[in-house]
Amino acid sequence: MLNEIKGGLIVSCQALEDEPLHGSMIMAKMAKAAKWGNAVGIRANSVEDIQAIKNEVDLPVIGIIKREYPESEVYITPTKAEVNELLSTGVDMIAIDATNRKRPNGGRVDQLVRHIQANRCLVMADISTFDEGVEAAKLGVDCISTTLSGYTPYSRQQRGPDFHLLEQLVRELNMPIIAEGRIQTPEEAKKAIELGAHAVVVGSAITRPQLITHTFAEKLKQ
Ligand SMILES: CC(=O)N[C@H](C=O)[C@@H](O)[C@H](O)[C@H](O)COP(=O)(O)O
Repeated sequence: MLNEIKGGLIVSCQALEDEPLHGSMIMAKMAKAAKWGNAVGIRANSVEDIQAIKNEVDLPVIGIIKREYPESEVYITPTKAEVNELLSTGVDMIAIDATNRKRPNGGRVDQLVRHIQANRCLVMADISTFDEGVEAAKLGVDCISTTLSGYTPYSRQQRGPDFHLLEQLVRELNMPIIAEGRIQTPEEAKKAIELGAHAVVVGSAITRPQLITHTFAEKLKQ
């Protein structure tokens, strides 16, 4: 799969319960649209959405389950329970939060990585800082994604993509680094590839029309 996605665009098709496009059928159509547009992969949340997407398109899928636990801020595939649900769908890769924050039920990132790989599935480590990337690399994950930069209180906070983190990871780690998070334009996606990203994940700018509409409407008010 990593060869298949090299240099390409992965579209994140996600709409949570509080979003207007929530629903597996709609996410499957989003994935179909992404395929028609030449995306090389899909990132998706929940067993229902992943199953619907896999029935609609034959692209590789990176699966996550967003679930909140009371005692932890980790919400992207936080525990073995979510990993097992994802494994049942036959996804090609599972993305997990690999930040060094406290995890629910005293779980550890290394245990999740081993469990996923033992089930012959690839692991994407969603990290927020360079140090977290180095830690994830040591655990033998299959790729690292800049997904959580700006979403942990201690990581770089900025409006656009974290190209600085991307460059640092590409320079220091000899493994596939995925650019993800706040990529808004084709030019930014291209820049990420030029900086050495293995592939680029774009979500909101393609699949969250309420946010796209907002950008247009706000511009007209200026
Ligand atoms: C921080 C977090 O929870 N990110 C989530 C991870 O799966 C998604 O909500 C994002 O849409 C995805 O990472 C793509 O990013 P963007 O939508 O900015 O292109």
